[in-house]
Amino acid sequence: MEKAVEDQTDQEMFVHSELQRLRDSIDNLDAALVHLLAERFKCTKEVGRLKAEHELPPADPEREAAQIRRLRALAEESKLDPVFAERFLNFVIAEVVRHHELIASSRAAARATM
Ligand SMILES: C=C(O[C@@H]1C=C(C(=O)O)C=C[C@H]1O)C(=O)O
Repeated sequence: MEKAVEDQTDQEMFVHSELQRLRDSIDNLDAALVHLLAERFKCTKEVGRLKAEHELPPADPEREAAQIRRLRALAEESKLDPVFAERFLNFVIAEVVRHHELIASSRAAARATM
């Protein structure tokens, strides 16, 4: 095979195997993220039940602000964009609060029929 063609084939094989190696790690990390999020939602659903039973408000803005400060600092330490970390946490918290509101309204409806 001509040298230039051989070099190009080697380079293509290298790029292909690097891409595969990196994508394998991305797949593992994405799986870990899903598992971590699932565990977090298991905990927050318990918090939602506890709050609903004791008639506490679904959202706790002070706790949210503390979590955001903490996550931003961790992101900076890890060289992750803190704006992205804050947006991500806000997105997750909004879903948690939505769950808490649903739990609270179904508890209130159940109490009303008692
Ligand atoms: C989980 C809670 O409920 C809400 C969700 C939060 C979260 O997902 O981190 C934080 C505060 C609350 O608005 C809590 O009060 O701890």
